Amino acid sequence: MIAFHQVTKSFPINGSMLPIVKVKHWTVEAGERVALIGPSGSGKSTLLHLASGVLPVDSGEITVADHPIHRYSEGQRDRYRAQMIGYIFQDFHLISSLSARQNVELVLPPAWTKQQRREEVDRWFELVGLQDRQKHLPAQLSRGQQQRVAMIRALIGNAPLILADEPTGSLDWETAGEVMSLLLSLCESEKRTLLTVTHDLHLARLFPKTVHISELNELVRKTNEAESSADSKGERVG
Ligand SMILES: Nc1ncnc2c1ncn2[C@@H]1O[C@H](COP(=O)(O)OP(=O)(O)OP(=O)(O)O)[C@@H](O)[C@H]1O
Repeated sequence: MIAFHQVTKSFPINGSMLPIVKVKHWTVEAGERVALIGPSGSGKSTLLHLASGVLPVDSGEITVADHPIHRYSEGQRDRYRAQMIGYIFQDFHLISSLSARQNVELVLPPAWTKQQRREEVDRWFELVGLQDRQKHLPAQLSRGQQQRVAMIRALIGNAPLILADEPTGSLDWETAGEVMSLLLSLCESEKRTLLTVTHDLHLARLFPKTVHISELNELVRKTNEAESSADSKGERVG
């Protein structure tokens, strides 16, 4: 589903380019549900942005399904994202003046018939247990309920790849567990590939597969090796 090959990405920081991502080879198979864990600032969100085509690579190749997105123009990456990616954010990104149902209706494929739109929206609100909350504004919903609406929005258009960046990061631990379990079971039953960034090791354990970013990103590995060697000498790096 996702294949990274010799991918690098740097950002301009204090006037020079600082390398953030250097991934030799990484694949996620279709239908896998993977938690990506690792320290703050290690490039996890950047990896998601590269996979979603929000950011272009500096060098290397990223192929998602049949899309060689490293070769795509910005416009092609926008179309790829609309067709292939459902994105879930930590802070939901719902429009506050629209009801839960209207927030979902905004993203429905234009080709769907009126009946298909009605039936699919009803089905998804039922799947996440919010059938009686469709007319509520986001502010009238709990944070866990808001994230369920955001999950519908990511999943309803049949995007095969769901990318989630700390999707439970602003929820209390009990709600976080419920929401993450729901996301996992929906992706399994709807046959989507799921890649989730999380800081929370307890939540990562819910996933069939967990990847630490140091297994992927050479730059993180070098930093960790430097830190552990410094630690063994009783020093700290950086
Ligand atoms: N657009 C950008 N311009 C400059 N630097 C950036 C940009 N995006 C990310 N960075 C830097 O790249 C590094 C990795 O950021 P990233 O958000 O990918 O890390 P992360 O592992 O997701 O961190 P966290 O867990 O704290 O969200 C950080 O040092 C960050 O400041």
